[in-house]
Amino acid sequence: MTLPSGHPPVTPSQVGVLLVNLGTPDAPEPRAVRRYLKQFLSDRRVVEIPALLWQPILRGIILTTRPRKSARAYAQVWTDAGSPLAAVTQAQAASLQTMLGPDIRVAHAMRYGEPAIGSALDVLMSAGCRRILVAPLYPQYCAATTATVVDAVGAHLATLRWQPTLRYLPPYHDDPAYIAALAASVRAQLAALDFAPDVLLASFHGMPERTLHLGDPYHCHCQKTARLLSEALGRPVEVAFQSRFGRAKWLEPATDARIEALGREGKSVAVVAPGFSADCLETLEELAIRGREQFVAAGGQKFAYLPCLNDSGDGMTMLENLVRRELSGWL
Ligand SMILES: C=CC1=C(C)c2cc3[nH]c(cc4nc(cc5[nH]c(cc1n2)c(C)c5CCC(=O)O)C(CCC(=O)O)=C4C)c(C)c3C=C
Ligand SMILES: [Fe+2]
Ligand SMILES: [Fe+2]
Repeated sequence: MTLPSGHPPVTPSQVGVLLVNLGTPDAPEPRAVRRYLKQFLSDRRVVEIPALLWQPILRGIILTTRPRKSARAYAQVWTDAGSPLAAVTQAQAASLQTMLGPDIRVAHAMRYGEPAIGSALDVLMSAGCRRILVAPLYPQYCAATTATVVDAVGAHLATLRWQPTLRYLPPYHDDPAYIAALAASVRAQLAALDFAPDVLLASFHGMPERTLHLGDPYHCHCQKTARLLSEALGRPVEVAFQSRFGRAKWLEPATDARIEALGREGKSVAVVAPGFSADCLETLEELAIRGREQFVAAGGQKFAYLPCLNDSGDGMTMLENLVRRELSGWL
């Protein structure tokens, strides 16, 4: 009997891994940024204001002003390989594929923009993957990041007759492999500086404070990562939250306010961003460029931004360990 056209291959069954990050515009231009922001900021998990109220604000104000400003920021960090977040995520997937070998198929996707989660799942299934591990690359769980990946996967699965079997990589904010990779990376980068910073500032992406009171574990996950990193390094690690958006009260202290105060106090500072698995606009422009400018304008002299784990040896070994552990029983 021949299979109907469009039927996925029945053999051989392969295991797939789908790395997912937030997403980024296709170009550092207002039109592309607008398209990206429209999809991102229309997600009800990201902006938890009733759509009837929020959509007019989004379309009438935010999407008419922010894309131009954000495009200028993107242009400052854009690379020959595209947006840093896209380039790094792609490099992580390629490197993980090499580490895991041909029996496991690795793909990557972006929650907003391209490659979309649905098309990446289709690619894995066409390659024969009936079991797929979805790995949202957010160490700290947050409804606005982790949960929305699961929503998008579920929305795609809802369109399929023959669904794959799924597993999800749990949040890894306190996983010894993650803490060890972070500590090794920070230790090596501090040793390469020409100064010993008075303060090591761990800057996490902010969230509306309300989400903490509603039970989102994100704030606690960030605090625990910083405490474990501090214990591993044997030195204090200060926590701050960056990238405030909108008028609501966000988690505090704010990174920009702390950087400015430390500059005023004449302290030397190294900033690390443990919540980002890849360097992106929020780290390269907001911390490494703007953060340094704010620090110097406040009178500070010695400032360093320490890059994320990205596709470094430390970062990839961690990812391989996390993924292999979740795949046990499937191979
Ligand atoms: C790592 C965790 C992240 C959380 C939590 C998060 C929450 C969150 N973000 C916004 C608004 C924006 N974020 C933007 C960029 C951005 N955010 C994250 C990660 C988290 N966001 C990343 C990795 C990036 C970088 C993307 C890139 O292309 O490099 C932006 C877009 C840029 C800009 O215009 O400033 C917005 C807007 C909200 C509202 C929110 C939680 C409620
Ligand atoms: Fe964000
Ligand atoms: Fe930002």
